[in-house]
Amino acid sequence: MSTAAADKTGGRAVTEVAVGVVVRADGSFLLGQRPVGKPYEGYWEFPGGKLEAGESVEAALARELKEELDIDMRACEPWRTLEHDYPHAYVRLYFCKVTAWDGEPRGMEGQAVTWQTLPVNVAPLLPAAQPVLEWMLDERAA
Ligand SMILES: Nc1nc2c([nH]c(=O)n2[C@@H]2O[C@H](COP(=O)(O)OP(=O)(O)OP(=O)(O)O)[C@@H](O)[C@H]2O)c(=O)[nH]1
Repeated sequence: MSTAAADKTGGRAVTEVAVGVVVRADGSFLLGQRPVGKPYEGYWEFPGGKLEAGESVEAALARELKEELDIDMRACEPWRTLEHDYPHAYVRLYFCKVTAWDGEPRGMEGQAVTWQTLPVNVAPLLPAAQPVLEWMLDERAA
């Protein structure tokens, strides 16, 4: 690891996370509420989770969407990457747009899920989910 990388992460391993921006044809997108017992419980986030050893972003996302929402991902397009320094972890988030899937999303871990449009009417969002809303606004304006 380079010195710069070590400085940025405070010497911690980088936690890699695959995150899905699940978008319907009408532009609405899915948010889920973090279950009790996880860091930032009750905060709203885009569905996803940590990569397992040797797993690709796409495979991790498909697995997480099945586990969390009981949907089968059919189309996924890498979008943006963001790093965030939380007290509990230094995370690198790989955001992907998910535009096709089979099944109707439901909270398989007891979490609430909601289809949203901009501006969202739920709060609070995870700190590193907030920029996604700005990216979507930018795209809409372009
Ligand atoms: N899924 C998701 N995680 C996010 C977002 N933004 C963000 O900072 N994260 C961070 O990414 C990490 C994802 O971890 P997680 O706890 O959801 O993953 P997981 O389901 O694999 O966890 P577990 O198996 O340990 O329970 C957390 O540190 C979380 O705070 C987001 O929009 N969606």
